[in-house]
Amino acid sequence: MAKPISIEVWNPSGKYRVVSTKSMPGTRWIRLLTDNDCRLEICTEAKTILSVDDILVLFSALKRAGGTAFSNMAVGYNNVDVEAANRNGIAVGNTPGVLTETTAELAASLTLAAARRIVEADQFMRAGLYEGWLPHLFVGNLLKGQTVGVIGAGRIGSAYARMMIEGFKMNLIYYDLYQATRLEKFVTAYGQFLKANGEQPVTWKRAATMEDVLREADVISLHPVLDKTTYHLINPERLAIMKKDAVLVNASRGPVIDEVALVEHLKANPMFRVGLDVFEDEPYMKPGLADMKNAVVVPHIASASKWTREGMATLAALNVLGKIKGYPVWGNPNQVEPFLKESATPPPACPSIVNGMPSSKL
Ligand SMILES: NC(=O)C1=CN([C@@H]2O[C@H](COP(=O)(O)OP(=O)(O)OC[C@H]3O[C@@H](n4cnc5c(N)ncnc54)[C@H](O)[C@@H]3O)[C@@H](O)[C@H]2O)C=CC1
Ligand SMILES: O=C(O)C(=O)CO
Repeated sequence: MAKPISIEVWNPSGKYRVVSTKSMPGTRWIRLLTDNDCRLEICTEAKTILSVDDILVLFSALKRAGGTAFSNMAVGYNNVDVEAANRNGIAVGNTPGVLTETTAELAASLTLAAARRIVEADQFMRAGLYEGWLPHLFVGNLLKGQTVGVIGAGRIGSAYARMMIEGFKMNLIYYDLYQATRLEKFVTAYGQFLKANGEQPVTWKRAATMEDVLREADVISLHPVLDKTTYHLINPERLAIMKKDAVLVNASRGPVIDEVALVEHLKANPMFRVGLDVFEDEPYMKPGLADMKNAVVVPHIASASKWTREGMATLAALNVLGKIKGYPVWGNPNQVEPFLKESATPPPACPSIVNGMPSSKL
């Protein structure tokens, strides 16, 4: 017999049953549910990461139980079979916007850590190897005036681009299926500001192909969704056209990079550096990656700030609650701030439902 899983129950007599597969940060999300007649069951097992297949099983169980909604505590939902959710009449929620700046900040941190060899230098220092200042010690790359390449200039890609442009006066080249008009306007205006102050203006370019970005950029950060078009977007051929001392950052999804090919490239090109938050076979790294000094690796922490994680929990809970209440879907998933005001009652809407199922169908 399967071992029973441990759960914590809030408001046991609540009319609507909501299950959280993990304990989530903060308490507002719990309050919002229990104040609205929900019985909340939180799975307290230390490790409950659901695979795509687990979520499929969950959908049919949800349907059998008369359930109507599932929400990821994440903006990315490549782990969810949305077609299967549709077949089971289940609304799928996600948590856009609240993590945009936090994720971009981590991508910027990885960029700096890789470009300036922070982790290597830290390890060297702790190992007691420092004997005094030397002209060649941990020489890295200057970002100012270089070109930052962004692949996937959506919410996070654009926020990252702005940080690198405004912070380090980098020029921009980007590739996306859509034009990033607001980002382009920002760079133009910032360039004019710099020029008016007697400084070299920054510039932008929308690349016709991804290869143009890879060839031209000194730093490349990946921010697309993961789907069939972006799987192994960085492959051996594309690595080969990048500058030998480029910095590549990935805080999107691991399979966007062919990680085996990346390890080979890192071995062959010691001046090439990467900053990775995500991995092809999480929680594992491909063989050899952990030994590469020119790789900075962190465990999928890009959205890990207290405010952000609490906000993600709130949005995920409100997606589910909104479906229970029969609320409409919020019109603009890029502007979710009204749901995040700690002291205010959230709007009567589901913050973000990706399969846009009308409440009446559920
Ligand atoms: N590492 C982490 O903890 C986090 C990772 N993410 C990942 O970042 C992704 C992006 O998030 P947002 O910026 O909020 O989404 P978004 O939807 O605003 O941006 C994604 C962009 O990718 C572009 N895109 C799609 N297919 C493309 C292709 N073939 N080539 C180039 N561009 C393409 C889209 O047009 C869009 O502009 C999420 O889907 C998620 O996988 C998001 C948050 C945290
Ligand atoms: O939001 C996402 O997509 C994540 O990966 C976790 O923040």
